[in-house]
Amino acid sequence: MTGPYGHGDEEPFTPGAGDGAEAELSAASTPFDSDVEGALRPRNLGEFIGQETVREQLELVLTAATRRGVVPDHLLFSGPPGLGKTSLAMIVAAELGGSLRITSGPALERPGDLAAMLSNLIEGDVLFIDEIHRIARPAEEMLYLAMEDFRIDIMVGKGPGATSIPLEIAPFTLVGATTRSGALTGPLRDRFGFTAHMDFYSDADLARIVSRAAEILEIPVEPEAATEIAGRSRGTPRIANRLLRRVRDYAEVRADGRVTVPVARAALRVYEVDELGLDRLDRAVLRALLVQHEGGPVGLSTLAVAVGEESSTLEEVCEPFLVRAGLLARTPRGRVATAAAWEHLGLRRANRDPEEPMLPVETETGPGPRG
Ligand SMILES: Nc1ncnc2c1ncn2[C@@H]1O[C@H](COP(=O)(O)OP(=O)(O)OP(=O)(O)O)[C@@H](O)[C@H]1O
Repeated sequence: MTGPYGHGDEEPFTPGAGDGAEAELSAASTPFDSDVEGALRPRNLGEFIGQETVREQLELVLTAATRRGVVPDHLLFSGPPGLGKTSLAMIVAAELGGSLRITSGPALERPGDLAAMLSNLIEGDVLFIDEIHRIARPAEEMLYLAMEDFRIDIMVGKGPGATSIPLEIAPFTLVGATTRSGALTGPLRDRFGFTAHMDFYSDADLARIVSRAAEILEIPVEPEAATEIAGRSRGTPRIANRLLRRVRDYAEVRADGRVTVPVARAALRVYEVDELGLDRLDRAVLRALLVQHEGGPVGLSTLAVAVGEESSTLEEVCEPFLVRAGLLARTPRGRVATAAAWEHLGLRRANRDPEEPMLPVETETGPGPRG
């Protein structure tokens, strides 16, 4: 392991001062499993698989700014977790040859936290704010001026005697990431010069991501097995990489180390990932919806209580995939299961007798496939 990516010769990120709200990208402070996650991150746009439109647009933005010798516009990446927003931020810094400073919206509670970070930037640095929709209002207002004029106003003192001292900061590029772009305020959204919406990946792109990861981690994976893993990865590279690592465990412990289709299937059965990629929580959500609430409509918070999870987890992690897989629909009256959901869990609606409550019953084929 040689750097943040663990398998490269270069160290694209330079060290700098940090405080509690900031994470400098180094082996010591990287928030990821540095041995594996770091090793698998694409290091440049060429290595970034899929998301062709985003890649092309971003390449144009970066190349044009570099040619003009200016710092690129601020960039906003939105989309569900694990699709590569952090990886793209790292790539932006690497392509620009600047340092990457990482923080997150919830860490920027006080404007002072943000001021400390901004005043430490040097020209061409990239400031990455993950979950930027969760930034506190005072820090957000400080960000407006910083993004627009590369300036912040530091308040000195309190009450009527308080004065503000303007402080110039170095031109930088802000990269914001959000899973909920709709939660961003208008003024903040408007200050980004480029917004990319990251979409779920196709199975073909995920299979390429699995094969690339297998190569880096030196795992012998048959192409068909890569496709099998990809198909259960919910359109998400992070999940694809995670499933690959679990399948590798199984292949090494229960087989001869090679990942074939039967090995991948057997491994994923152990980890309760079914052939659509649903895990235990997804199925619990569907089951609660079907069995306890007769297929809905039911409110998200009621479902969350039924499965013992936070509403936000259901909304941000389970729901986007269940909707995309055609198993759940959002309606103004609440969440509703589709016919495919009944089928997938091997349940069917009991014929409605006006005297009887509507209950699902198990079909002859049992409780649905589990992969
Ligand atoms: N396009 C891609 N090509 C290859 N690997 C990718 C790609 N996108 C993501 N990955 C892999 O998926 C992992 C997760 O990506 P990343 O952390 O960038 O996602 P994210 O959208 O920032 O998620 P979160 O918002 O939850 O942090 C990375 O470690 C990387 O290995």
